[in-house]
Amino acid sequence: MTAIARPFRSVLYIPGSNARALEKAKTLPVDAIIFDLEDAVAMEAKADARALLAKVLGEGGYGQRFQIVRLNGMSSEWGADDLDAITAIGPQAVLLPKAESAAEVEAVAAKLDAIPACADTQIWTMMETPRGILNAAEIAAAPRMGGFVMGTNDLAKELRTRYTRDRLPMLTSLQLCLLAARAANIAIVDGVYNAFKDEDGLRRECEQGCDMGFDGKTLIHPAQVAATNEVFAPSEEDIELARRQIDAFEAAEAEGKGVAVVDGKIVENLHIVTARQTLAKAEAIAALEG
Ligand SMILES: CC(C)(COP(=O)(O)OP(=O)(O)OC[C@H]1O[C@@H](n2cnc3c(N)ncnc32)[C@H](O)[C@@H]1OP(=O)(O)O)[C@@H](O)C(=O)NCCC(=O)NCCSC(=O)C[C@H](O)C(=O)O
Ligand SMILES: [Mg+2]
Repeated sequence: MTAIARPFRSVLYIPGSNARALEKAKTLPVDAIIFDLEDAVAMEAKADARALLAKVLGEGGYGQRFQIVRLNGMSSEWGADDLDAITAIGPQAVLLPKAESAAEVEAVAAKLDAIPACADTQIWTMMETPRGILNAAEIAAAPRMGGFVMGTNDLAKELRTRYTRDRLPMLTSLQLCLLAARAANIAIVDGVYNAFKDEDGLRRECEQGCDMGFDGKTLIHPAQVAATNEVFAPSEEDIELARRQIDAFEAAEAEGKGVAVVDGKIVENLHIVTARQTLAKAEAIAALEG
């Protein structure tokens, strides 16, 4: 599966220092996991977390869940050691925090190029600083890029925005990153919803992210998984409509027409592309869950 065809509805952060959570994640129905060595790990625990994570990932057991390791920044005192330890196990993806330029991605890509175990390793970047957001297009187009993760907590801090229900202060940044991700055909997942016991609030933010075009959402707690998987999956109605659009369009084409009408709305070739994407996504989710 390419990054774009693979579902990324639910992407769960797990602190790399939390052995119990690392074990629990093997049983959770998430599409992807971010194993975190950065902000969820205290400074004094960085070295132990790195060693624990390298061991746990080397042992496996995460099935089809896509595995992403968030490293400390390459300019921090831990970044280079993180990269060495994690690339030794040939990870599916490494996630660079607070990315601000294509050059940062290129530097890590050059290191991965020299490691045979990392031939297929993707690079993902946290989009969470003003400079990073303004350079989103060049970052998305850099080598090995597989996806963007919105870091809405850091971004709120940097922009000095308030947290509002409609996320209006955040929308320009979210949409700039969406534009860049879609232009480069990489995945993009929304930021976390901090109030992890507030399911209504989470659902509202998932609906907003899904409407905007995000592939999924990053999560901090297992209680957030079910609602997120549900909102970011095509519904039964979406699937049924997609099938009817395809049938109607094929029938119209057979009569030499380029337009069909379904439920009082026109259906043209471009809508069929979306309808086929909906069916492909539903199939990919079924394959993942099967
Ligand atoms: C928020 C938490 C600290 C809460 O932890 P806890 O009090 O242990 O929760 P529970 O007792 O309700 O947990 C129930 C069971 O679930 C397991 N658990 C909890 N969280 C996770 C998880 N993330 N992954 C897997 N499993 C998890 C517990 O171990 C319990 O298991 P069991 O005992 O077997 O039943 C905690 O949820 C947590 O640490 N969450 C992750 C926080 C994190 O990763 N933060 C960093 C990422 S957010 C960020 O940095 C975003 C970005 O950079 C930005 O700028 O926005
Ligand atoms: Mg952050």
